Order: sequence, then structure tokens, then C-alpha cells
Amino acid sequence: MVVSPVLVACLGLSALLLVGDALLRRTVLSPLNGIPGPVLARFTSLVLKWHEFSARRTAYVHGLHRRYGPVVRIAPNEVSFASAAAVKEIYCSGGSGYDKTEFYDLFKVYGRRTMFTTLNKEDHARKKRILADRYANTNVVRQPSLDGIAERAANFVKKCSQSVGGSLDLYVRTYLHSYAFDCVTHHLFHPYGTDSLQTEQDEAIMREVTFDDSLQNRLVGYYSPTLHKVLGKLLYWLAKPRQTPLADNFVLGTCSKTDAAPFTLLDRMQGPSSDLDQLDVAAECLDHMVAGIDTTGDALCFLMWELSQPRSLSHQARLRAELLANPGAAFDRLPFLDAVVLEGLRCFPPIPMSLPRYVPRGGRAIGSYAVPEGTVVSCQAYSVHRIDQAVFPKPDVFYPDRWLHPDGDAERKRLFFAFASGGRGCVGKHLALAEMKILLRAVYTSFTTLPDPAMTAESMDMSDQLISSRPLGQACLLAFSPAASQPLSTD
Ligand code: HEM
Repeated sequence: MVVSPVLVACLGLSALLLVGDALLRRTVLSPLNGIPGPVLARFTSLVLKWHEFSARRTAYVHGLHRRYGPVVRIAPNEVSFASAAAVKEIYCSGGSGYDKTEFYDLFKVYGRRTMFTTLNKEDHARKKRILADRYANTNVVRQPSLDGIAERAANFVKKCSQSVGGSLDLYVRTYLHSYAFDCVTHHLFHPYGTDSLQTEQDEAIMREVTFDDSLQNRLVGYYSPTLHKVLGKLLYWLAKPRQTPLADNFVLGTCSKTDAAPFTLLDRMQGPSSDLDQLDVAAECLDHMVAGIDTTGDALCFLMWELSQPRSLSHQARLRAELLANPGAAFDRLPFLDAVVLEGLRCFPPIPMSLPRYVPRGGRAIGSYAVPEGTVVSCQAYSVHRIDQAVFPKPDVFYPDRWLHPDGDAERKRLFFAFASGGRGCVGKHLALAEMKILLRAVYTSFTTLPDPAMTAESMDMSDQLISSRPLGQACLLAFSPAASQPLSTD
């Protein structure tokens, strides 16, 4: 058959017009064009993805905010915001804000959607009604719950005592992750919580869920399932996916117990108000267990590192003075301790990166921009905590006192995004704060800390993981010395 050249030309022209039309709509005619940002971001998301694959997305997006301001178009269909108004609209409007994107599919457990991975607000609200009660502050501060945390803080302090004269690696030996793991399993499963600070068997479970080098592997799977299939073996060797047989065994086994303490999540999920089947219960527990380890562990790690720096020894001394002067006070009635923890989470949010959401049907106004439905919008804590220098002057300086001034308190709280905001913000927030304060009190009442000379500032730079960050050098060596019962001199 002879194909007419005219027909070929017509087909070619039509294809060109179609592609051109799509390109025009996406670029020149896109309603997002009024939003500042690099020109390349109008045409392609490749630059953003490159930074994501290099574990530097948070720093890249922050650099764009510094250059373009609190609203930046970071890809053809993606906009990053860093303002209180945007946090309120994206994460709090209608209670729990906009729906999550499919990015959260990466975190499904046993093929099930947990509270964290549920995308739409109706399903999420149903799950939250069952679970939230156990994370309310009134439940966290019950004596059996606090006793378990205090016992684990005492175990951590034993490690500090044993290290005197040398250094303790808070990261590689993951003592802080062990502490967070033992605390969260206490809250989920008591009396079946772990003791990874003292037993190797439990430490092995913690190690399985805390070390994950599969960022690139999982990102390829997310962005291109076909490429992921083609590159399967190569990717496996370059960035091994995490396997967690010990953790699965522990969680599935523990979830079959029926006599967990009344303050635990397991008790709640097995109670009459729950309609979750056994696999849902296990998936939820594994999810919360993992959510509570790296976050709280790394928040403490970065904060103790900062408190140990010569520039921050005056804060360390002041913290110790407050602790020594108030030995009988409740952990949540110590204003300077509270300020230190808030400032640590502001400077080093363990989840510093964008939390992506879809603009709902009909589009929305975010700040002064009309954003069409389906656009991916997000805020990232690292930038929200730094961009508005009227609220956070000298944002890169660790300065706990900023939280003690009554002036500007409401504005600071509106911009505090370490636990996100609204109905989908961190359900474990009160537990995490209790763990952090109880541990810091136990440590800094008895010890002074200094950085080990082998450490460098660069090794403590934040390195992005899929949804948290860790120290770039994956080590945090601190020297612990017994504190005199007198406050530390900072001369
Ligand atoms: C300092 C420690 C912690 C920080 C900074 C933190 C931060 C966050 C953030 C930013 C989110 C929102 C994530 C998103 O929207 O993608 C979140 C959600 C969540 N966190 Fe935490 N978290 C911490 C500790 C914990 C602990 C100890 C637990 C549990 C025991 C926990 C359980 C959860 C769960 C289940 C969600 C999902 C909530 C929902 O979708 O309704 N977190 N956390």
C-alpha cells in the first residue's frame, strides 16, 4: 500500500499541534505562571527530582524560598509555600486540610492503608476516632505511661555513665533510637514493650527498622514503576529495599496478645470501639512504632549535639540550673526545658521536608494566589521555621529564649510546623514531647556534654531520607562528664 505524503504530513502536523497545545497549556498558559520560581520549573520537574534523588530536596526548596520568597513554583504542577496563611489553608481548612497525594502509598504496611497513609479525609477521620484517644496528653501523662518512659531514660543514663572518659555515639550505636523505640513500644504494647537499650535481641529489631538506605530505590518505584521493573536487580544492589522480618514477627506476635495495659494503643484497637481486623491492627502498630523511632531519636540527637557546641554551652548551663533548682517539678512545668525543646525542633525538625497535598476540586486561594484543582501544594518545616524573620529573627541561630518572650508568642506558634498542623498533624506529639523532656532532664541533671573532637560540623548536616532526615555522617559522638551539683561555668 502506498501511503500518501499528504496524509503523513497531516498526521505529523496534528501530532505536533496536540503536543504543542499540551505544552502551551502546561507552560505559557498555565494559571501557575504568576507564581515566582525558576523558569525551568515551568517546563520540567527533573531538577526537583534530581535533588530529591540526591537526598537534598529540602535544602534545594529552601534555597528557592530564600531566593523567590514564601511562594515558589518548584515544578510544572507543584508549588511550595512557607507562610502561616498557607499552613492554615493547606493543612487545617475543613479540619484536616487537603487530601494527601499518592506519595503516601510508599508507606503502606502489609498492603494496608494506615491512618498515616489514608489519602482522603473521611477515611482518615474514621480511623482517627478510634486511635487518637490513646495519644491525648491526658493519657500520655498517666503514671504507668510516664513510669515506663522514666525507666527507659534511666537505662539511657546508664549508657552515659559507662561512657565517661570516652565518647558515646548517639547515632551509630543508635542509643537514642533505642530509647525512642523502647518508649514507643511501651506506649503501644505494655507489658510487651521492648528493652533494646539492654538486650541485643530487641536492639536487632530496632536496627532493622531504623537503618534504611533505599531512598533512590523507592523513589524510582514511585515515579516509574516500569523503570523500577527494568532496573530491578541493579537498584536492589545500589539501594537495597528494607526487609524487616524481626520487626514483623515482633509486631504480629505482640498484636495477638489480648491483655495489654489500658493506656496502650493495642488495648484501644482491640476494644469495642474498634472495627479493625487483626492485620489492620498490626499494620497500624508497626506504622506508629516506626513513626516514633527516627523522629524522636533524631530530634534528641540534633538537639544534644547543638547543646554541646561551645556557642550553646550557656544554654546547657542554664538548662542544668533550672533542672537542679526544681528537682520535684513535673517535666512539663519547666519553662526553659520547654523552650530548649521547641527551639531544637524549630532548628532541626526531624521531618523537615514538604508534606504534599492536592488542591481540592474547584481550586483554592492560597495566600494571594488562585491555585487550580489537582495542583500539588506543600509546606516544609525547615523553611516555615526560617523564612519569616519578623517572627524568627536570626533564624539559623539556636536561641531558646525566643520562646520565652510573651510578645509574638501566637505568631511563633502559628509558624511552628515540626509536628505539621491540623487534623493530620502528628498524633504522637504529646508522647514525643514527654520522651524528649524526660530524657533531657535525666541527662542534663547529671552530665555535661561536649562534642568529640573527631566530629565535624558537616557530618551533622541534615541528609534527607524519604520522610525524615538524619545526620549526613551517620554518627554523633558526644563526651559525657559527670556534672558538678553546681551549674556549669561557661567561661
Ligand atoms: C519529635 C518527634 C516527632 C515528630 C517531629 C513528628 C512529626 C510528624 C509530622 C510532621 C507528621 C505529619 C506527616 C505528614 O503529614 O506527612 C506526623 C504524623 C504522624 N506521626 Fe509523628 N512525629 C514525631 C513522633 C511521633 C511519635 C512518637 C509517634 C507515635 C507513637 C508518631 C506517630 C505519627 C502518626 C501515626 C502520624 C500520622 C498522623 C495522621 O495522619 O493522622 N509521631 N508526625
